[in-house]
Amino acid sequence: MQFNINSLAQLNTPEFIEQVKAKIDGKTKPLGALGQLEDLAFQIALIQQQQDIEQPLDVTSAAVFVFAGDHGIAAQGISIAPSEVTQQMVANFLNGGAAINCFCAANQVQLHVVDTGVLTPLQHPKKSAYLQNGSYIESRIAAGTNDFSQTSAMTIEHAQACINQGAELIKAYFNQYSVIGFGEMGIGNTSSASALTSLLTSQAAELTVGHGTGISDEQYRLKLKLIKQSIERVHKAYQHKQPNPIECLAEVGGFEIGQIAGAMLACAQASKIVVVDGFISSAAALLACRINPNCRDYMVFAHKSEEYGHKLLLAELSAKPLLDINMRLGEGTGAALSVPLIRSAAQFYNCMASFADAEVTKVV
Ligand SMILES: Cc1cc2ncn([C@H]3O[C@H](COP(=O)(O)O)[C@@H](O)[C@H]3O)c2cc1C
Ligand SMILES: O=C(O)c1cccnc1
Repeated sequence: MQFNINSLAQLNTPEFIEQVKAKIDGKTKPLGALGQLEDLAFQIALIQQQQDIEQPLDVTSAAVFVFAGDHGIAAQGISIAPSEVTQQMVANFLNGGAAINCFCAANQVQLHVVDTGVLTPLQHPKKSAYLQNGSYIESRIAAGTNDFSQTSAMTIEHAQACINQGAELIKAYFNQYSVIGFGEMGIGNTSSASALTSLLTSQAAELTVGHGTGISDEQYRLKLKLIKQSIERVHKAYQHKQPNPIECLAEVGGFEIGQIAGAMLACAQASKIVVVDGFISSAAALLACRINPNCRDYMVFAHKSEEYGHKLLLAELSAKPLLDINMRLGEGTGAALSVPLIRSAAQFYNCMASFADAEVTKVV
């Protein structure tokens, strides 16, 4: 699938960009006093207004999509939990009992759960009702990936299918939401996200691997060893040439990571605000940016995860997240928490008086 995404500089003229800056600077406050909220309002205006300064920013309707998938590498004991927990947590999301449910409810954010390849398909008494109302979406590629420390996580065809299916499924929601956040659930997926980050950036595993859900130091050493082993395997297979992004996804990725990347690309193409959650979502965001760099302009980074490799990922994406509150959960929790900040940025941009309107003496 090809994505036709304009950068924000392509979408807006330099004159319009100056107009947006002047509008923000003209509000009744000292210059720059709203900090990152000003950058956020600026970005949203360029995404949404597209040359029409009178058009109000619209960020009322927001959703988080949690993409779930299992990982063969989990069998190596590199997480605190076994793979079954992925499916159990999917049921927890549907029953309303997880952290992401609480944060969505607290912040008027809709939640959708996507099965991209959980080991065993969900058994739930209300499954067909959830499928019908769209709170649960089946977009399965296979029953979990292969253990990528031993062999490719998936075929190239499956990697391509991840991008296509993610892009396809999210389109059905474009008329409902202007803000779309991305979260994930998949035991073992910090391993996949770390290996993918190493492959995409050519950085050593020591810089991308962390303690995930909170593994012991012994488990960490095993995780690092397996990820290093997988990177060597890929380098050998590609004869030390850089694999392309789809090949990286096929070698060490996950079905949920690939579908998130595809959905992010489709969202950018449709001028949606893409909210990136923590470490794993950011690895998917980097993959999306390697496929089409212009999608970076549509991304808002919700929070800085405690997961060690997130620092490198954020630097690679030149991203400064909105929140830094020591979280390391995933599920889209950071994305849901950032929605009130996004709404506040749009509100000040739309409604705050200018010095001229309020007859306040302009400060310089
Ligand atoms: C009960 C539970 C709920 C979670 N919710 C998110 N994750 C997070 O932890 C997993 C990644 O960490 P690792 O690579 O160490 O397995 C992902 O499922 C992620 O969403 C959870 C993990 C657990 C155990
Ligand atoms: O930041 C994340 O996305 C994260 C960190 C640890 C475990 N699961 C998710």
